[in-house]
Amino acid sequence: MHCVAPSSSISLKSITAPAAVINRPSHAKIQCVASRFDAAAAASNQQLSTAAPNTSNFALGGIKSRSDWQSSCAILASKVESQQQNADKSTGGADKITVVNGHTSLDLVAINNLPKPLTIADLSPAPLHGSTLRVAYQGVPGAYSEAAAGKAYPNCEAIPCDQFEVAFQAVELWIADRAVLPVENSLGGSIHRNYDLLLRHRLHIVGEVQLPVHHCLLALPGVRKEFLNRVISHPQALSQCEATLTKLGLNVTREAVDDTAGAAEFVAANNLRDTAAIASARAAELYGMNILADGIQDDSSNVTRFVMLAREPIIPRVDIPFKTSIVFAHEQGTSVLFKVLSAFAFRNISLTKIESRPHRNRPIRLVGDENVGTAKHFEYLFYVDFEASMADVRAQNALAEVQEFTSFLRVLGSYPMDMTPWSPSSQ
Ligand SMILES: O=C(O)C(=O)C[C@]1(C(=O)O)C=C[C@@H](O)C=C1
Repeated sequence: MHCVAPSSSISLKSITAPAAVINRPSHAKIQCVASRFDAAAAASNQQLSTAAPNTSNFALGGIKSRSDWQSSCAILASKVESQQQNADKSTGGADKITVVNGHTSLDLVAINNLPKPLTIADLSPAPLHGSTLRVAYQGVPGAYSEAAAGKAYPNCEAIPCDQFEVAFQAVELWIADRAVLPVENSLGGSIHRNYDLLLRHRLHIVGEVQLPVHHCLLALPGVRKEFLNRVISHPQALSQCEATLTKLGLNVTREAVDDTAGAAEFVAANNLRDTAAIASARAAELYGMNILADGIQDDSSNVTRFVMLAREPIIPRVDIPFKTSIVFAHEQGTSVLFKVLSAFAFRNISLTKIESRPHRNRPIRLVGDENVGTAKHFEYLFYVDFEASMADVRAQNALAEVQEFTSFLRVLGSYPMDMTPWSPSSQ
């Protein structure tokens, strides 16, 4: 996996692109994004984009990718123009061919120089042929999300983003081909922010990876536990180590920051000798920190589940274990939830996850006089993962039934299950 240096991490401010590139209906957050590439975006984009095509590839036979194709067209066009100017000079333009409808054609191009027609492969969304898959993740190098990106796509170019939302946008704006984002942890539970973002954005879940998460307590070289009065990390990491921090007898305040590796980077950059970070051993190595305590997660089998997101869904299969993620909302009444769940139960489809989130658009509704006693109630969205592929007729029938009971239903993705066995890791 190739890593992009922390300084090039993408931020919301720097993600700006022509509005026309946004391939989905606009929503509030995206609308505030400026409709041009600003200097920062141009700089990071330059760093993130694949290397400029070698000019030798511009020979028409050497076209390997869409970008080569576009460059070839540009070069061909300028060649035609200059040849035409030369020809015009020598012949006064008399050798032009007039076609039947009266329009004048270009000069004839030698037959072996004709551009090849675009094929379906040239239009395939991602990865571009011959180029590395670009995978957006939240955090800086050394974050667990970077490790998850490497597990999901071993030879990818991992692109750090400063917020989850930026990782979504990076894919939507074609700066990245995929995003890899955490959705739940065995100790800390669901990462709700990403559930909300899955709904707000139009990306598809195309895979999942489970990553054993092994936390270390990091401090600057020479710093001992007794010197510490603060521990900083990602809120999930702090909660995953809560009991162990207490057991270590540290008299510290705990502060949340954007990501684990970012915490290590912050301590190192500011030479903080009273502050430790909870992060990975890789972060210790990257930012020149010492490991004061190793494996400080409260449970040795601490694991985080990440999903891979893409602009296009994958074609579901039935020959390997698949999972499908859906989100639905229903009008009032608890019996609907029971009916939905039974649609799966009757077909022997196992659910692996159910999560409810308050419905953001209509969060609270006052109940009328006839229902005296209940002041307010919330409306909910339900996220369900089940063990079946959308190519499986049982899943199709179950969803057809669910659709009847619900006012809103969306399939977030149907994707291969991560079946890799894992054990308490030393990562
Ligand atoms: O901060 C990181 O290193 C992350 O990759 C984020 C994150 C998370 O959001 O849950 C990922 C895995 C761990 O559970 C802790 C933190």
